[in-house]
Amino acid sequence: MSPQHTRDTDPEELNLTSAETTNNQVGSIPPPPPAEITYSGEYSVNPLGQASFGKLSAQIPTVLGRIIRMAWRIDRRAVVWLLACPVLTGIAAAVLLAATARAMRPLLSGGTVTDRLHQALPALVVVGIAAGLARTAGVVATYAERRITPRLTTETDTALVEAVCRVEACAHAVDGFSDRQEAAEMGVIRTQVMVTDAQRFLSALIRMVTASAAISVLNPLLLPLLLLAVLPAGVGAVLTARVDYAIHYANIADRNVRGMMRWWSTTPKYGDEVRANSMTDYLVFWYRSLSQRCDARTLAAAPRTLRIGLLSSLAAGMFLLATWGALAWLAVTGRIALALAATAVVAVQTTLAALSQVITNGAALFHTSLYLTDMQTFLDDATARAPKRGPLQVSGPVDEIRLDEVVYQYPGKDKPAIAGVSLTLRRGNILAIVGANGSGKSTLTRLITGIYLADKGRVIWNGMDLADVDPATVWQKTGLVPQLFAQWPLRVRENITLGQPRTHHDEPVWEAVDAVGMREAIDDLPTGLDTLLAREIFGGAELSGGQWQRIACSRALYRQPALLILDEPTSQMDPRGEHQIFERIKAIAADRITIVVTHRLENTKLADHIVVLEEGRITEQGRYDDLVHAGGTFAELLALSSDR
Ligand SMILES: Nc1ncnc2c1ncn2[C@@H]1O[C@H](COP(=O)(O)OP(=O)(O)OP(=O)(O)O)[C@@H](O)[C@H]1O
Repeated sequence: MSPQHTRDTDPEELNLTSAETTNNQVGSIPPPPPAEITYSGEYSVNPLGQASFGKLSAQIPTVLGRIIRMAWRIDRRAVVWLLACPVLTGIAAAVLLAATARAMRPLLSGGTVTDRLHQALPALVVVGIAAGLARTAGVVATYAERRITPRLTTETDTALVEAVCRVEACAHAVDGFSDRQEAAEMGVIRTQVMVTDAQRFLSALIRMVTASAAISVLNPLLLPLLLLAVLPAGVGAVLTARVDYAIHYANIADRNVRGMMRWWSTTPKYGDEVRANSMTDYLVFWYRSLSQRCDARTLAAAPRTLRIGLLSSLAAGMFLLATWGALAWLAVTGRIALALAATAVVAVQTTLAALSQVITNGAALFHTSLYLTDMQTFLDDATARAPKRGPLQVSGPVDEIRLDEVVYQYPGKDKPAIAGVSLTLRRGNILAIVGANGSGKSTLTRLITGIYLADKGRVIWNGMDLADVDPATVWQKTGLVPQLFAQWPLRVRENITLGQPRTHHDEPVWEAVDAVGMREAIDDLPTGLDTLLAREIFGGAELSGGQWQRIACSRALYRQPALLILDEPTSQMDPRGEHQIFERIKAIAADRITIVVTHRLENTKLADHIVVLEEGRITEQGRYDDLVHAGGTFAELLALSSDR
């Protein structure tokens, strides 16, 4: 996403009550509201903005087809039931109308009530059977829908998660990517109702066709009037859906930020920071402001939806009045027999109910189609952004990694984060990377591991350019402790083995635990390796910051990788833990290439080679003893670190 401009919003604009504003003040100074962000770029334009009404309505068959195809992949038999049931309902409706007409004739003729009922009985039995059949078809259709919907939702939800996990890492920096993801989430939510909507739409459509065919037979004048009675409701429903979507579209960015804020504000992981820095008032104010901004857009559209509703109801009411008037006129003037007029009343009611359902569910489908399109567009985009490198595979030991004049620039940045780095790493070597904040150290590790591909230059593993290598085979060879590592809400064992093929015994897990000195701490947990590391969940336990970092290190060591990268691996550890980790790194270094990124320059003593990065370039390199006396940046940083 590329912020076009940001603007602080006046609290009054957000209609905060004075009590709320006072509550949110620290002392007498009101907190600044969240900046308003508007976006530019290809995704900032509502795709519905220019579309015509006809074009929009024409989407319904397409979306029906798409829903059927999606459901077909989940449960073919249930789809067959779903399609058969509306047909049965339609046949039942036709039979019901025909039998009603047949029953009306004797019922409305002369004779005793018993005689009339007796004559009408066979037709009435058929009416009963047809009604029962229609009801049974409805129940079976609901059952079929329930067989499909949960799995369909899981499939689409998982597809979305997988697509995001699999994109090239650089996609996340692309204009609007995360907002498109937020929009796609709505598509997943709609999958929970879309099969029901589609099933009801189809069933109502078939009922409507059969009932209107019956009406046409009774009197051709009634049908157009009936259609006119429901058409305004249809137009109204589609226009309302369009307004709703426009609001949804305008709110995407704010909802996205609000969702993130919600997690960061409420997760206990950051609870200490929130409380001890008295952030709660401001965060709640912020959250409320974002919600009010979304509400304001919705409220601004309310008069439009009111106008649409009133006008369409007025038009529908007038046409309906005309329909009933026409029917009365036909019956009174003798143009239609009384029995047929009575049947026509039933037929008109049936058609009207079916038409209303067609309209309601058609509008819901149309609405769904908008969100499904967003979801599909995002999935297509994410698929297009999945790594497409080459077929080469890294196998066996990694003897050499070479960087040739590597350049990398983040999207939207005006200068490269890595601006021409050449370097050779050999098996058995330990490389230390040092440099100021923002000098490009983490970016360099991402390029070495192939998380990012170089814009210019090459990263070559065992003679193969990473641009031509299947990244999965590269990442099978790497173990990374990043600066910001995840604290997975999993058991201790999975926190260590995550990303590895499953093992059936714990010996290697304990080895990795011992390597980072965590055995005692894990023995103290309620159920050892089986303890769930999620304080929020009943039975879960929490580790200290340093212990979490040890777990992150043990995860990388457990992999026994050919390339081990540790980005500030001991920043939260006590000296004993730090010492133990570095001893371990030295002990296992012979079999692999090791890279340590650190600001603690003392730790670089263990390295065979040190590079100093400044603004994405290597400005100094050598061994510790050489650099200490070289009088350059390394020596300066070292002097500063001991000047207390
Ligand atoms: N995901 C990203 N998107 C855009 N720019 C980024 C991203 N990550 C880093 N940068 C930019 O790239 C430059 C180098 O960042 P990098 O994280 O590699 O620095 P570093 O040397 O590891 O810093 P530190 O010592 O603070 O960890 C910085 O200017 C930073 O703003």
